[in-house]
Amino acid sequence: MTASTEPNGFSNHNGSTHNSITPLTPGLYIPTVAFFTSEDNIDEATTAAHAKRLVDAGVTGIVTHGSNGEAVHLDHAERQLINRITRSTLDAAGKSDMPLIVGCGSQSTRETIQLCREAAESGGTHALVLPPAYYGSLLSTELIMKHFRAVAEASPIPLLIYNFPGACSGLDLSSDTILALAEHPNIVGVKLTCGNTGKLARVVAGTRGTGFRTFGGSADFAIQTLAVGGHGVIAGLANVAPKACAEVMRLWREGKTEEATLLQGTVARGDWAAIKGGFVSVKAALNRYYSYGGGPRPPCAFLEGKGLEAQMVEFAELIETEKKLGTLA
Ligand SMILES: N[C@@H](CC=O)C(=O)O
Repeated sequence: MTASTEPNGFSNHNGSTHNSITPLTPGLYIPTVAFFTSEDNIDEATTAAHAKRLVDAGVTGIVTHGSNGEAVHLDHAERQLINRITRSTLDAAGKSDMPLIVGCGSQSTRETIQLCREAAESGGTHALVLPPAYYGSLLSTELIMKHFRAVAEASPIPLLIYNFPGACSGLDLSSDTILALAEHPNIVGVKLTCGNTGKLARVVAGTRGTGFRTFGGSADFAIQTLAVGGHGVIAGLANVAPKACAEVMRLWREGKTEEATLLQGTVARGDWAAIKGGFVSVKAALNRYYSYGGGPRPPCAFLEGKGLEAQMVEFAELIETEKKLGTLA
């Protein structure tokens, strides 16, 4: 890798071969859910209050428009509004150096670049980019790499690759592809929601010393991520249990492996509810256990009756644990 290339005038910091105006500190990143009023507009007050609650819980960074954030239900103006509210909430809390990663994946290279530019204009520090998958059967690995590199060249903010086969019709980027893309100085990290910890270990090993960040893409494999040198997790479950998710990593880093493993079990059981029920279940848990959240945008809808009760019971153990934890530094 070379440290000299500087697309769009961005300089490489900290002797790293990767662009990073706002450093991506290792830790817990939370892809926030989106909030709507009863008139189906963005609920600005709750967007701000939720971000503040997560900051107060001690998170490392926030992600807007991830899979939990209903990005595909939002128009461009709504996305920017949420970014602006989140950014100003972080700034008002004295966290102007906190990363704000913005989901920017789209089906065309053109619109993905546009989303990256709008993310930067509205306070985002990094863009999280899913591979385009709608025409996946027509796209070779070569074309997908061309897409990421073109976006990286044009984006004013650095990119993280988002590998989530479940949201991309099974399209699963290999460690070879990710490592090849990681050579671009404006591609600075990856979120691996594929859950493939072998791939995670290969990406960490192949990017060691470059500043590239490899994040586990769900709370249920935080320890596994850290054990192979990964840099933390970007975890939707942390909308409802930020302290427990952060605590697993703290315990592990402090060498309290038995305690960490026990808590990881509780977190993984809670995450199973969130994985099966997706962002809708996370919102339902926010409503049930924190008395805010509102509903998902149609056509998505909460479960009802016994189905909803069973889903909430699956979160209960984790929420009880969360409520016993104090504020984390
Ligand atoms: N389980 C994932 C879903 C999307 O990546 C998460 O926790 O964010």
